[in-house]
Amino acid sequence: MALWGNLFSSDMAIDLGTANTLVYVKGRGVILNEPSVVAYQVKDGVKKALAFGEDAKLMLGRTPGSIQAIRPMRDGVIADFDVAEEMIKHFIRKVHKRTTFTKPKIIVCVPYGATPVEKRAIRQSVLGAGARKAGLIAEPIAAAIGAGMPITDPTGSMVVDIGGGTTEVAVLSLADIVYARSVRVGGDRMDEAIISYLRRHQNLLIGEATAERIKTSIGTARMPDDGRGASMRIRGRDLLNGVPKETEITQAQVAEALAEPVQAICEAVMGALEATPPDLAADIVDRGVMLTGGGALLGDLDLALREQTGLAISVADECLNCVAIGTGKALEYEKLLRHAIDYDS
Ligand SMILES: Nc1ncnc2c1ncn2[C@@H]1O[C@H](COP(=O)(O)OP(=O)(O)OP(=O)(O)O)[C@@H](O)[C@H]1O
Repeated sequence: MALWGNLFSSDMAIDLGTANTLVYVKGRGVILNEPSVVAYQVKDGVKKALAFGEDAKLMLGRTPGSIQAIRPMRDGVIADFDVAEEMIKHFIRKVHKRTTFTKPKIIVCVPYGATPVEKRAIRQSVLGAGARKAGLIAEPIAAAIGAGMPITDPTGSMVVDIGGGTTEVAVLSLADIVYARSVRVGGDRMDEAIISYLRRHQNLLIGEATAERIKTSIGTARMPDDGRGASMRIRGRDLLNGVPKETEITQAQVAEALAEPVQAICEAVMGALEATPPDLAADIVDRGVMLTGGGALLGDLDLALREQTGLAISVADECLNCVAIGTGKALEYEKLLRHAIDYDS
């Protein structure tokens, strides 16, 4: 029976992220990780998808008039329903053809702050993409499971998941959310802050891809001790004369550019601590706070948060995969976590 179950089950967990989509297949782990980007052509008012994921991301900001490369997810939820459904279908097909023929059961994580309408849109997209059953799980629960936190214990744990579109701060106990808050600040806002800093201070216009490269290469949440830090060469367009220009940006400048989004993340954590019942707050003082999501990789963000909160801050192993792994574990241990998975709303 178990053998048949494994052969014919390709049940999946999907982390449908603003920046990246990850697919976990039951019994096999994460087997797809691609940017949440679709490139399509519009001809006579009809959209035709040309590329998905990695191939489409290469086209972002570089397409001719007839082709558009877009990110169907914004702020953690579906912004373009048709394109998102097409993208989910493509990724499911890519994974499914390597596994089995039956229609899969799929669990998808959703931001804690998602509205009923947004949740329905995600569920409909997954069913439209060929799932036989679609379940939803709150992103903070998935992140905490993926980070290996003991969320079923009767003690408080705090997880801060910093994604592309949102930062979700949650206090969990007995496998459920005691308090959670989702703020629309994440990696995208950091990229925008770098773009606007360079426009204001150096009259230089750069694209999103360059801003992300600056952030992931030398991005930092704290002013470097020497007041300058490392630097990198960047290229963009000079806004004064319109020609391409190459210049240098230092870590100190990036820290200045990122001060606002970093502060917003710190405030979300402080707000959650203030709203946490005292006994659970005491547990968090003992255990510290776990950071997950790609934004947790920002240089010295853990130190900046430690300075502001006075708490021990850890960055999860595999923080970019935590939510997908956690959603996958919820699928594997569905009986244990049944109440955390929503098949109906
Ligand atoms: N080394 C790094 N430093 C800073 N940011 C990083 C680093 N590596 C990745 N990121 C950022 O992490 C973000 C993606 O993280 P993640 O994949 O967890 O988000 P997501 O799940 O797609 O988004 P969301 O949870 O908002 O839907 C991107 O904005 C990316 O630029």
